[in-house]
Amino acid sequence: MIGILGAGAFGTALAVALAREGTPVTLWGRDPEAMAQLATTRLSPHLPGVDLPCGIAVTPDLAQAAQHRTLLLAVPMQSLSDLLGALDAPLDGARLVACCKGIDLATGTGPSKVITRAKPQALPAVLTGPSFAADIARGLPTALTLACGDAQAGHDLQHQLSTRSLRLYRTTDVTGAELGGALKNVIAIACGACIGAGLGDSARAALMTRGFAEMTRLAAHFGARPETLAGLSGLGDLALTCTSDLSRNYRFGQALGQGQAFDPRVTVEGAATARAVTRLAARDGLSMPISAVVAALAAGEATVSEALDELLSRPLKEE
Ligand SMILES: NC(=O)C1=CN([C@@H]2O[C@H](COP(=O)(O)OP(=O)(O)OC[C@H]3O[C@@H](n4cnc5c(N)ncnc54)[C@H](O)[C@@H]3O)[C@@H](O)[C@H]2O)C=CC1
Ligand SMILES: O=C(CO)COP(=O)(O)O
Repeated sequence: MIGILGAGAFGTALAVALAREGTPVTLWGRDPEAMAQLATTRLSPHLPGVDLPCGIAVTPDLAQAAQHRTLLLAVPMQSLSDLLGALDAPLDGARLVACCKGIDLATGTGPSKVITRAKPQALPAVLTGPSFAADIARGLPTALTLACGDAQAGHDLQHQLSTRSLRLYRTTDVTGAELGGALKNVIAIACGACIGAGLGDSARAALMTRGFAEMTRLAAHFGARPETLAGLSGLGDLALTCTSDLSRNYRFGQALGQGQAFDPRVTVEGAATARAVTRLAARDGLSMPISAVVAALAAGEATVSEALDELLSRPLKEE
């Protein structure tokens, strides 16, 4: 059995995919009223038109959901630390699979380090890669990366969490997998702003390519393997998120480019991650120009035209 903590779009979609193939799941959400409604209607507002299979037990009781040995943590990155803090049990030996994409602003680290700090006796892993919750819930084919520093546990998790349509590839490069997932959101905001402002597909291709160079540079600095960045969790997710209107990061960027407001309740991981990246880059002397302008744009400290000037006025250099 598997516990999924976080009943938003992604947590619910993963629950649907697993339960549909016969894996029993306990799905926890923090809002008791919303959980009661979900238990009754078997319909989630996050996944219109998708029925919850009967193999999903819905609960607002965190301790009950956290009894399982494998827990998927499907809350936004900046909430991960709070969620772990709310878990009373030490979770010795439990496999804690972070499903969030980002860098924790408070510590400047990715989800695996946040997990280790909060629950040192648990085993952290990361599930990341190109996949929209709506696609997973509909049973459309998707391929993701399962990263775990312990090769045997990673192998076990890969088999436990794969389904016929959800194909997991495994790696032991946790740093590379989580940085790929975190950084592509920042570049997706830049691409959304580019398209929203009418700067064209050529400019977007340039942003994706130079953005990928930034992603690889930062990841290599932290010891990631380049091939991880070139895989599903990096290049794969970059391609999806920078080109699809289904991406919230991309749509947030589009709104910035069009000078329109964006619903602050929508989860947009790339905004906080851009700030975290900019701090890390300043601390360690790394050049991350696209991330820097995205941080300024998202914070309302620069306009798209200023961001564009900033990028285009940089000295010419070798590729
Ligand atoms: N939606 C998608 O297509 C995908 C999302 N992800 C990642 O999954 C993570 C979660 O995203 P979504 O589920 O889409 O977001 P969402 O906004 O749909 O849901 C987030 C859920 O987390 C809950 N939450 C927030 N703070 C919490 C806290 N402190 N304690 C407990 N629960 C809390 C909210 O109540 C909400 O139910 C993000 O990092 C995102 O990048 C990854 C792949 C696909
Ligand atoms: O991570 C995702 C796709 O892989 C979801 O992207 P958004 O968070 O931008 O919607």
